[in-house]
Amino acid sequence: MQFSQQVKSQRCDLGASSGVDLGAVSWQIGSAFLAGTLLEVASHPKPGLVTARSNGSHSDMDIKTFMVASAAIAPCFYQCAEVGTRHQGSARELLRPVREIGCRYEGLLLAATGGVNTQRGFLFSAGVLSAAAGRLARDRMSCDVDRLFSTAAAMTDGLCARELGNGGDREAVTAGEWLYQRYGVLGIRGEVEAGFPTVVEAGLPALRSARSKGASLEDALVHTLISLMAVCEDTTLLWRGGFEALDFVRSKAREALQAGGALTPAGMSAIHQLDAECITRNLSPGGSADLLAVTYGVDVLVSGAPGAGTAFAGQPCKAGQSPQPPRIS
Ligand SMILES: CC(C)(COP(=O)(O)OP(=O)(O)OC[C@H]1O[C@@H](n2cnc3c(N)ncnc32)[C@H](O[C@H]2O[C@H](COP(=O)(O)OP(=O)(O)OP(=O)(O)O)[C@@H](O)[C@H]2O)[C@@H]1O)[C@@H](O)C(=O)NCCC(=O)NCCS
Ligand SMILES: Nc1ncnc2[nH]cnc12
Repeated sequence: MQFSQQVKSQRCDLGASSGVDLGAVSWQIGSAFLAGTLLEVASHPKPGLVTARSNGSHSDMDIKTFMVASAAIAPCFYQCAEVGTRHQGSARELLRPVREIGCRYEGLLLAATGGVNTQRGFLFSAGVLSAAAGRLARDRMSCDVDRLFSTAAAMTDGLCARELGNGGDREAVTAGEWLYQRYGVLGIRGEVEAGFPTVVEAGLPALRSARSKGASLEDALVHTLISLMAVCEDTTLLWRGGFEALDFVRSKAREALQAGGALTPAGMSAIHQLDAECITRNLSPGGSADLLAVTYGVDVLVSGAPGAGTAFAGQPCKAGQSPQPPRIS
């Protein structure tokens, strides 16, 4: 079976068993994605990106910026999941209330960071996915990759045409709109509307393969990021350096993977080298970083792996026991 097929076959009964408290499930969903973004930014090395030990190619943000931003947006994922557990309309109709929540928290994110755009793409992706997971729990359906991403795709069906295609004749407001008009790329909207193909085909297989080989969580996350960078059409790279920058980063990421990625000394050396080159060129694959955080959160949800400190609602911890958070070292 193709590895990506194996990925799709894993599932977890978020709310499938009867009598599960959907409020608790919403917290569990939100916690999975919060863990994803916190573990993403903490991991090191990440070419051009902020880590616990480097500001990467950013003069306007560091790990503390991400901490306050994550604290500001954390409730968003719980609220989006909770809306998903209650919403009675179609998946497509679910996007509107989720978008209202997301836009409110985008404002809170920017207020928390003094206007710095740390995680807009992740806020959008994880908000949609949290609502999608909540909807599956409402229907007592087990949460697997296929159902989760197809629900997200159904929620955002037509989004690119509505927000990018028809907007072609008006002045671009955001980076994504400008890049669509300039290069025809769809950015995060295209990734979500297509059902997160980059996460299915690159992110989840890389994370699970690295963990199965005994890599530490941090090395597995770095390895997953490089796997995402090798294929992601990252508009933050396009924004900063056009297709020359995007092609450079993707080819260097592929070279690092051929040397073993974060799982071998040669591969890790190539990753450190790419980090230095991204900083020299002021390049930052923020889109791939977002997808890394999404990959981790989805893995926690569908495989039942304990997220950082979260327990699955369906498996209450015994008194005195606490879930073992994943080793980051
Ligand atoms: C729906 C929106 C989020 C779309 O926003 P926009 O029109 O701007 O579209 P994009 O620019 O295409 O994407 C926005 C961010 O998404 C990330 N991203 C880009 N490409 C991809 C991809 N292929 N896959 C996944 N994610 C992608 C990326 O975000 C990350 O990078 C940012 C940090 O990098 P940096 O270079 O520092 O960015 P800037 O500060 O902007 O540039 P500089 O000035 O520093 O050079 C950071 O955002 C990361 O997250 C793209 O930036 C939006 O329009 C929207 O509607 N938002 C409201 C929220 C919402 O709808 N929520 C609903 C559910 S809650
Ligand atoms: N670690 C990171 N550094 C820079 N931009 C990001 N966007 C999301 N995560 C990021």
